[in-house]
Amino acid sequence: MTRNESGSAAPERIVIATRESRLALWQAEHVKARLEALYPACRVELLGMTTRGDQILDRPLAKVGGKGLFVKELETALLDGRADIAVHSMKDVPMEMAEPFALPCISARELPLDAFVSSRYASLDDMPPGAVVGTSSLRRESQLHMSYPYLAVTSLRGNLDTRLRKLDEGQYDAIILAAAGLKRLGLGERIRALLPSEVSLPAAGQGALGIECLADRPEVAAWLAPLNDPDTSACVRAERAVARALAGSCEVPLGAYAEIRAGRLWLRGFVALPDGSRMVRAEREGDPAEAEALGRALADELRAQGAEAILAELG
Ligand SMILES: NCc1[nH]cc(CCC(=O)O)c1CC(=O)O
Repeated sequence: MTRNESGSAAPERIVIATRESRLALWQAEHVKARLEALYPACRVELLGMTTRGDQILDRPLAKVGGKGLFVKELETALLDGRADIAVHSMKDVPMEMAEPFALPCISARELPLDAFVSSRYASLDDMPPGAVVGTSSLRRESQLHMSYPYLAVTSLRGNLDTRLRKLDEGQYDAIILAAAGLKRLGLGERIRALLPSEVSLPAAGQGALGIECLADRPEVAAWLAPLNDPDTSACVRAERAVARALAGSCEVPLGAYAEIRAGRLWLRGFVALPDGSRMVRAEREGDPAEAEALGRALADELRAQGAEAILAELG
């Protein structure tokens, strides 16, 4: 039997549960290719599934149950033993994981910023008053209102291809999407401008892939260990700690974004009302080894500045 670096037996077969959107399939194929390179004798297979989040397309996510909609079916496949791992955009993974599940691996992050996509305008700064920007995220909406109060922000749902089609049909003058998703799908040329983090602070986990397995399968976690990126993992754990401490499971206009600079973790966060009329921001720097404590401390600071009142108003 062959042994990998962590001493556990090399896998013979790994089944990856994945959503069937083009982005999810790209992400699962990406992890498949990396696992095949690590374990040449291993058969890596995809198990494609449709989730509730993919089916409900006519209502804003915040109104239909939030992020959990995208992972539940995949987790059921892990519990049933139909799959060994599930690949997720970390942005779509609920802040609280249920007992039997673990996220042992977060791979190196792509461009984490939001992107401006339009065929009419080169950037948000070029848009005239009343021009229509589509986004389905309360985080993007609140920040757009804050920096560009004269633009009209309207709801936009669907997977990436659907959103781009709605833009191309003329329903919007511009839309905001995660740059990472566009680049993964080979649509990087649709990006007219990147929104700096000062204008649109990314969501917790944006641009990072996470791999989930059952907590009681340490051998699976060991197979995944070489794909884990310690810097990205520290950043995303800090970001998720902010979101967990403030929002729990409800949908709130909240951003949390961390970067490693000169070996230190620099974390920023905000909470706002969707219309941008109120916003509190904070930032903090510390040891990446204390990522989650930093996230909680940042959440406390946001609370001290009035986040509680904003959250209360959101109900
Ligand atoms: N909410 C859906 C979603 N989940 C992950 C990404 C993009 C890729 C990523 O952030 O890893 C997107 C699309 C978007 O927000 O434009």
